[in-house]
Amino acid sequence: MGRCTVLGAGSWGTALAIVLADNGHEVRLWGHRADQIEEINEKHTNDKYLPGIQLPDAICGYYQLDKAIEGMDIIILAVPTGAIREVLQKMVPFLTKRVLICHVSKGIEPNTLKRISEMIIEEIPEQFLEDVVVLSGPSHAEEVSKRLPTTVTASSTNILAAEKIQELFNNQNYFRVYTNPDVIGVELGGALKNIIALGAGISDGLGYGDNAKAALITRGLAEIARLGTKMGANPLTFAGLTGIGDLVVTCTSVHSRNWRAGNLLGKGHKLDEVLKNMGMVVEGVRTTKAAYQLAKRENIEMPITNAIYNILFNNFPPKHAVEGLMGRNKRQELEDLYLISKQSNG
Ligand SMILES: NC(=O)C1=CN([C@@H]2O[C@H](COP(=O)(O)OP(=O)(O)OC[C@H]3O[C@@H](n4cnc5c(N)ncnc54)[C@H](OP(=O)(O)O)[C@@H]3O)[C@@H](O)[C@H]2O)C=CC1
Ligand SMILES: O=C(CO)COP(=O)(O)O
Repeated sequence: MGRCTVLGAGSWGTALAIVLADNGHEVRLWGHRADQIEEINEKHTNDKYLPGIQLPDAICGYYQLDKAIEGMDIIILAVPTGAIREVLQKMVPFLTKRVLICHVSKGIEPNTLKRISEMIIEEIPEQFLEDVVVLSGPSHAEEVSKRLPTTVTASSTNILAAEKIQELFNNQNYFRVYTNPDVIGVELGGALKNIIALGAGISDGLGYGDNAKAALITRGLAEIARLGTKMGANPLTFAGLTGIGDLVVTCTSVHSRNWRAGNLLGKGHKLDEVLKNMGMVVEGVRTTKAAYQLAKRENIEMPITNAIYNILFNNFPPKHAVEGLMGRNKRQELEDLYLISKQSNG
């Protein structure tokens, strides 16, 4: 039995705590709002984030961070990307031994352009960090909390650490965990798909059809793989669960907050208003900024990301952005694949 603390009592942290409790582990769930933790401990619900779901009694809610991590071996970091550094910095003074940190968030930090595993390595002193693992894949919290079949991938530069997290979370009834040693590819696939999901939502909001969505998913994957490969990812990772798998689920599911936000933007709502009403994190907005900066730094063409950036931050009407994409210079479809195979062959 593992002893683990989930930091972040939102939709995903709570859904993962359910998996861990179902697997018989000791699970502490930390949240920064006392009223929510009281609800988790007394009613065994988390109604704002997972309405209608009864939590296993074994999940213990904690409001104080020091108590939540005291004596624990594994920490699951499940706060939005924008809160990662703050939570890590708050946690450091309370660490007394080495911990394995598994993060489950999907984003890239604007300006520093760091992936989450890089932020963890920067913030946690070496003597307290056993290893870093990322758990990612096509996995809406709403479905996992109902114990519907789901597959994800655990990735670490240390395969033994990835296997430890695989063992911790794998549940033969509904939660199947693979491993993959390509941390860069797994983290980038999970983060960048949110930009394309915003685009898919915008497309649906504009009243475009399935052809447009298929185009966004396919050409979106091409630009994700182009950037990812340049940054050192294994191109094959983008054909897996954390690439095309997560892209499909996020672009086509009504559960996706990124798709829903995009849908409202496509219908003419303003970004501020959309984010205010969502009540949950829409990671794709910050990640669009980061990816736009990364594409410039790496000198990689990312036309869909550019179009979404212009809609979000330069007030481009969505229809004009689509016209811009359709009117680009004519191309050979498989140019990316040639480039990727050239790069991977050195
Ligand atoms: N939901 C999903 O299906 C999945 C989500 N993810 C990823 O997981 C990460 C978390 O997302 P998710 O749980 O969905 O987000 P939610 O918006 O559902 O919940 C976010 C949680 O983090 C808390 N939080 C925000 N800022 C802080 C802070 N500074 N300190 C402490 N707690 C904070 C929020 O608290 P408060 O209630 O006070 O706002 C809330 O409990 C994201 O990166 C997302 O992409 C990955 C796979 C699936
Ligand atoms: O990452 C997710 C599913 O795999 C959740 O996507 P959203 O953040 O768009 O809801």
